[in-house]
Amino acid sequence: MDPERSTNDTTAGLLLQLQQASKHYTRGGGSVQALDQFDLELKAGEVIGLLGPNGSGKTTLVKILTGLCDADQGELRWRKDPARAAGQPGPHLREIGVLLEGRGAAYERLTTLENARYFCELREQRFSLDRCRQMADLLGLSDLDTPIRQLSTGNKLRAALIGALIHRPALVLLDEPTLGLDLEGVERLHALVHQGAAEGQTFLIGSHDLHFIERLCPRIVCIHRGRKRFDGAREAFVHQDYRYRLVVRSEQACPPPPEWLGPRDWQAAPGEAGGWSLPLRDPPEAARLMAEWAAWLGRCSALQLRAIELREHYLEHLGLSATEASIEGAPTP
Ligand SMILES: Nc1ncnc2c1ncn2[C@@H]1O[C@H](COP(=O)(O)OP(=O)(O)OP(=O)(O)O)[C@@H](O)[C@H]1O
Repeated sequence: MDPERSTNDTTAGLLLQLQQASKHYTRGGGSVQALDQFDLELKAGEVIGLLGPNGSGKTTLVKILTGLCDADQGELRWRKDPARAAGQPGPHLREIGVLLEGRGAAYERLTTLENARYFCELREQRFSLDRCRQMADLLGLSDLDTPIRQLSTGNKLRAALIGALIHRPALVLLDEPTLGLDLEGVERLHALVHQGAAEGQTFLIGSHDLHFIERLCPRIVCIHRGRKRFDGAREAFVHQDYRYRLVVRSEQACPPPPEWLGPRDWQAAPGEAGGWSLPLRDPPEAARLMAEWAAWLGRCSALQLRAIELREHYLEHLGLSATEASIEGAPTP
């Protein structure tokens, strides 16, 4: 047996390693710590969900992994070797596909096909029309010959996904890939990721859509104020109690929920004039309660209901405060 690949070798299949990466930006005369001693290891074929509130550092992390910005300190390794040589990003960039902030790098005047061919050849890979058509079929994009600028928002995203994946990258970084996608598009994106992972591609997917990430990603990384706060199996993440909060908002005092909804931990909703909130474990339970409760509240004639919402609540269960979650607009002098 190859001693390099013994069962104790935790680096087997290791694609990328980021060690102790920190990044700050200068803004308004102050400094914003966007990433703080961040470690990350990605292996071939993994599908990882990257969760975190606005301004937590997700895009900065993706930019560092793609060489679009430099970390102030820390090391990036690609297949165990340093990813930079002589200060320049290395050839590993050809093996990466990226979608940033829900957008690809598509040229608006070119068609989906022309963009795909261009980006494939830019990465020095042979362009395959068959692969391009297969990807378009999988994503539900029927027209490859219309300039990008004439496509709908969802189809622009589909075209961008083709451009990002056409060269069969070993690592695919998708930042907000569901922005502007309809439900069918989201399902098709699932299929695309599943197929890629089955072929050995690694996906790191940053999103605010907790449900999308939970369904798709066996591993979840959570970032908060530039620091890694959770990195583990979806099951460990999902089984944290009460990740959602059902909130009723009304103009005036809302009657307490009726007993027949079951003995539950209802709480007066903080910051609401007459609302109630209930911590919940999973969306189906929330949907059922929401429907029953809404029907009952609808019969309370004097009540002016403003909204019934299902809020994601996972940060609190990682011991983090949602209200302090964003580092946006909070530069430290
Ligand atoms: N070019 C920049 N100059 C100054 N500050 C920046 C710059 N880019 C990002 N930041 C700040 O760094 C922090 C992290 O931003 P980043 O975009 O990485 O977060 P994010 O998790 O991707 O946010 P979102 O979910 O809103 O996209 C934020 O406070 C942001 O304002």
